[in-house]
Amino acid sequence: MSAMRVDAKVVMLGKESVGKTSLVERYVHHRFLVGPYQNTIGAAFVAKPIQVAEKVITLGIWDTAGSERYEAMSRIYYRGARAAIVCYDLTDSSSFQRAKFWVNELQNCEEHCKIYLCGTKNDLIEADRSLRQIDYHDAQDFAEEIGAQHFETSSKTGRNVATLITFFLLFSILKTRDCFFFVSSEEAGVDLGQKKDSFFYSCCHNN
Ligand SMILES: Nc1nc2c(ncn2[C@@H]2O[C@H](COP(=O)(O)OP(=O)(O)OP(=O)(O)O)[C@@H](O)[C@H]2O)c(=O)[nH]1
Repeated sequence: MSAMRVDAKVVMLGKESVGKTSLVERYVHHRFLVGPYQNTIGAAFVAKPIQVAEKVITLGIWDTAGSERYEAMSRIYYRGARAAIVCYDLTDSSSFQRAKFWVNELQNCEEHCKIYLCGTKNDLIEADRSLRQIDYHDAQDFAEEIGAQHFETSSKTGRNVATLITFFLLFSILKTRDCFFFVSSEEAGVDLGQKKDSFFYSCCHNN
């Protein structure tokens, strides 16, 4: 059996239950699993091939376990990662502290790894604004301080998941405008419409 070629390693990090596995499920399989929460044990791997113009780029995504019990193991998975999606739950302030812990780790141990800060479960905030525990601007300020991109996503509705993760991830990996031509707005759950050019501009100036 031949080994699979992975063009870029991506690692998911964050406190347990912030929604890392759900983000991967939404992004890779376009679904949101309901039912009892099952924590990840160790880590899970999924390969995501993406057609970009003439090329196929394969992202190898490592979904790590958020429980502190697996902290040492998670370090193995971010080694050599091109990008890290550091997640926090918008309704859980302690998860933001944990995200800061992972950012610090990455900055000290994996300085070339591009960091994406992701506030999850945006649908809960949309339904009830009083649930928000991390102010958007505080998270944005932190992201700017560490030179990271920042998103608020919902794996339940799909909001921002495919478009932003794919655009930013691939743009930072490929550094090409080609990545704009493969994500349909339907898949993305959001229509960038007229915003595409300003979005591209912000990509250019943040990578
Ligand atoms: N409403 C809502 N719930 C979500 C969302 N994402 C995840 N959840 C729920 O949050 C719980 C934890 O989600 P997971 O994706 O398993 O979290 P995880 O970060 O992978 O957890 P660990 O494996 O323990 O590290 C599950 O009950 C999910 O259904 C979201 O976008 N919206």
